[in-house]
Amino acid sequence: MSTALRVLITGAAGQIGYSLVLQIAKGDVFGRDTPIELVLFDIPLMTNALESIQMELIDCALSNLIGVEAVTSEKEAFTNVDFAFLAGSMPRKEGMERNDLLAANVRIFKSQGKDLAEFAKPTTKVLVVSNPANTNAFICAKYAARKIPARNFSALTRLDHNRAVAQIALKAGVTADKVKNVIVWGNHSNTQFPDASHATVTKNGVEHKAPFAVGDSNWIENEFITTVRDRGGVIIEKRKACSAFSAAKAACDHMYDWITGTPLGSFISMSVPSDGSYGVPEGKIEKGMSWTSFSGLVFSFPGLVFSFPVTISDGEWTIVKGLELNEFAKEKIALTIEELLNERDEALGACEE
Ligand SMILES: NC(=O)c1ccc[n+]([C@@H]2O[C@H](COP(=O)([O-])OP(=O)(O)OC[C@H]3O[C@@H](n4cnc5c(N)ncnc54)[C@H](O)[C@@H]3O)[C@@H](O)[C@H]2O)c1
Ligand SMILES: O=C(O)C[C@H](O)C(=O)O
Repeated sequence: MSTALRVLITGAAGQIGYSLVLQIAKGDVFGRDTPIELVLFDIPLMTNALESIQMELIDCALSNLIGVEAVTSEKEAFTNVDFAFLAGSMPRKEGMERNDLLAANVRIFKSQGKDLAEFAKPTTKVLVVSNPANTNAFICAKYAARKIPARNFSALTRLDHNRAVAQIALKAGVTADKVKNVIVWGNHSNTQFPDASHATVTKNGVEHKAPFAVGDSNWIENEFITTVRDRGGVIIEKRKACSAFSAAKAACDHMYDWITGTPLGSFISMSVPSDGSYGVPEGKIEKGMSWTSFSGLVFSFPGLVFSFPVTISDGEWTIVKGLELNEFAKEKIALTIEELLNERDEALGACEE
């Protein structure tokens, strides 16, 4: 068997896919010297586009890229996968409501959760990019639970995290690497809570609390939050399409950190199944009736997939516990929990239909 890492990208013929494949192929996630096999998956209608991307990747003449497959069948796509970037989904069409989109997309993730359980390795690490990312990841984890632990599933809020870091850096007049411990709490939607109160900024060699470094606490509680929260919508308005290369770069940052870890004293934002921290509903495993035809007597329900501050070591994330939250933060977190609970219930309903 090949020792190369098998890396799946779904929606590979889409906009994010087009940026993501090159960043991964040239080593931004797994390193320039790590052999990888890329599996590009999309719907049959996109076969020509997939094949053209496969040709371009071959034409990059990358020595670590052992193979590139362009596939449109789930079995070929998910077999023996080590890492999965799930960016395939139905785009919103004219006249579609948010609920229609949620229903269509969570059904894709129900099916892909089952595919992961059937064909992928039990150690697979999964990043869901497609919106509604947190709820898609929840559904995917639920339907893969007979084989893959919920903690191997995550959703992308790293783009929001990177946006928050960049805004603080701009305001404080430093480069982005001088800002750490920003938190994006909750859903990848406009109920998210970008929180700078635990962040620090290093200026002229001295580390300061972010509110002090930017010198404007009103900005931290108002404009900072709305700028980060609304960024995706503003880009859609201007570009008539959603963020693509910044989302692909964030997906690479997310997976890179998951593999290589966070530096001592630093945390990043990652959407992961809740363990009950900060009052976010956790998962359950109970003996009883099964919820799929696969799972025998075990009832397994992941926690809400929620963006938390996490540290990572040896490929395992841990939610940072015990951060102090003021009333303002508690209120914002409660709102995003409520939205995710509603999305979860709608998604479960759509998956049962
Ligand atoms: N989490 C984030 O930070 C973030 C940021 C930007 C975009 N997004 C989301 O990422 C997703 C992809 O965005 P995009 O701009 O690349 O969209 P896109 O429409 O350009 O590409 C989506 C691709 O998915 C494919 N697809 C459709 N159904 C599929 C299925 N069942 N299986 C596999 N592939 C399927 C489509 O054919 C298309 O090629 C969207 O849901 C978007 O909202 C998330
Ligand atoms: O697709 C969207 O709604 C926005 C996108 O998720 C983004 O954050 O750029």
